[in-house]
Amino acid sequence: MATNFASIPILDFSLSQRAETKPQFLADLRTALTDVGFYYLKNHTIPLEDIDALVALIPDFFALPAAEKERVRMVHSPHFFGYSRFGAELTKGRVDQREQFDFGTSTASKWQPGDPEYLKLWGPSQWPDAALLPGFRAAFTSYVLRMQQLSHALLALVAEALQLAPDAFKHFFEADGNEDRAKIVKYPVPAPGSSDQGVGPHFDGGFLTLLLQASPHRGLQVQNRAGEWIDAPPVPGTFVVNIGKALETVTQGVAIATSHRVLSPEPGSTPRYSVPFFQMVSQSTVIGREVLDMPEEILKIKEARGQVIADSINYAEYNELPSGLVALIGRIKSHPDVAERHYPELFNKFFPDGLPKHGMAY
Ligand SMILES: O=C(O)CCC(=O)C(=O)O
Ligand SMILES: [Fe+2]
Repeated sequence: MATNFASIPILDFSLSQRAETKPQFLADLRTALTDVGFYYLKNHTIPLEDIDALVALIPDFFALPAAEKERVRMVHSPHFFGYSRFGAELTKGRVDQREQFDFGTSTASKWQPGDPEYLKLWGPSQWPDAALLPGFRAAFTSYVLRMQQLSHALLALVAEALQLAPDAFKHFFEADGNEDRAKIVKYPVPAPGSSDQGVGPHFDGGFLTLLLQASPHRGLQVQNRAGEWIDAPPVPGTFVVNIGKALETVTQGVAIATSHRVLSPEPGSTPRYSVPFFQMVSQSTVIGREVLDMPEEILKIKEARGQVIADSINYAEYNELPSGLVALIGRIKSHPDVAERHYPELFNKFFPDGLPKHGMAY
C-alpha cells in the first residue's frame, strides 16, 4: 500500500452492482478509505443530464436581485439554512471568500419546548420565489433526496469494504432520524491583492460528504500525510466523496477524514461553483460512545499506514457531546451572525466580545 498518496483514486460505482466485479470495487474502496480519505465516484446512479440541468440553475441563483437573496438570508433561519453573503462565513476564525446557499432534506421543524436546543438545527429550507427562479426548488429538493439515497448505498459499501455487516452503520441514523444538509457555493475571483482562501483547511464533520464540482475550475486540494496539498480537479461525470470526522471516529480511525481546502479562482478567471452534500447522523447520538469493533485484519491496515495528520481539535467534542450539539457548535463558529440572533447563550459563550470584526455586513 502506498504510504502517502499523490493523487485521488477514481472508483467505478457500477462495479459494485455486479457480483463478479464487487470484490474489486470493495478492495479499491478499502484503499481509498484507509489511505486517502477521498475518492472520485464515476458511473453513479444520478443521470448526468439531471446534473447538467441542475448546474445550469446555479449562476441564476446568485444573480437573483439582492432583495430576494436578502429575503432568504440564513440569518432568518434557526436551522442555519438559506443564503450567506460573500464574506459572512469563517473557517477557524478566518473569512472564507465564498457566497452560498444552504438547504436540507427536511420539510418540517422538529424542536418542541423542552427539547435540547440542538434539535433546532433540524428544519425546513428557505427557497427563493419560484416566479424568479422556476424549477430551482424542485431540482435541488430532488437532488438532495437522491444524494441521501446514494450516500446510504455508499455507506453500506464502506461497511463491507471494512469487513463489517452491510448494515453496521444503520443504527447511527435511527435514534431520532437525521437531516442531511447540502449547499450551493460560489467562489468569486478575488479582487487583486485580497485573500485567496475560498474555504480554509478543514475536516468535514459527518459521515460521508458527496461533492459535485459544478464548474471546470481547479481549486479543491486535499492534504496528504506529508502535509502536501494534492489537487483534486473536477473530473466530468463524477462526485468527490470524502470521509467526515464522525465516520473516522466510529471506525477507530481506520477510515480517515482528510483535511482539504479550496483556493479561489485565478485572477482573470470566472467564478467556481460547487454543491457539497453532507450525510449527518442522529442528533442525539454521542459518536465517541458508539465506536465499532473492527476486525483485526482491518486494524492492521491502520497500523501499517502509520500516523495521520490529527488536527481534530474541533471534533474532540465527539467523545462526550451529542452529534447534534457538535454540529450546532460548528455552525455557531462559522455563522456568528445567525448564532447571535437564534442562539444568544451559545453566541455569548463563543463570542464574548461580540461579532467578530472582519468586515461582515450585518
Ligand atoms: O467547494 C468545494 O469544492 C469543497 C467545499 C468544502 O469542502 C466544504 O464546504 O466543506
Ligand atoms: Fe469540506
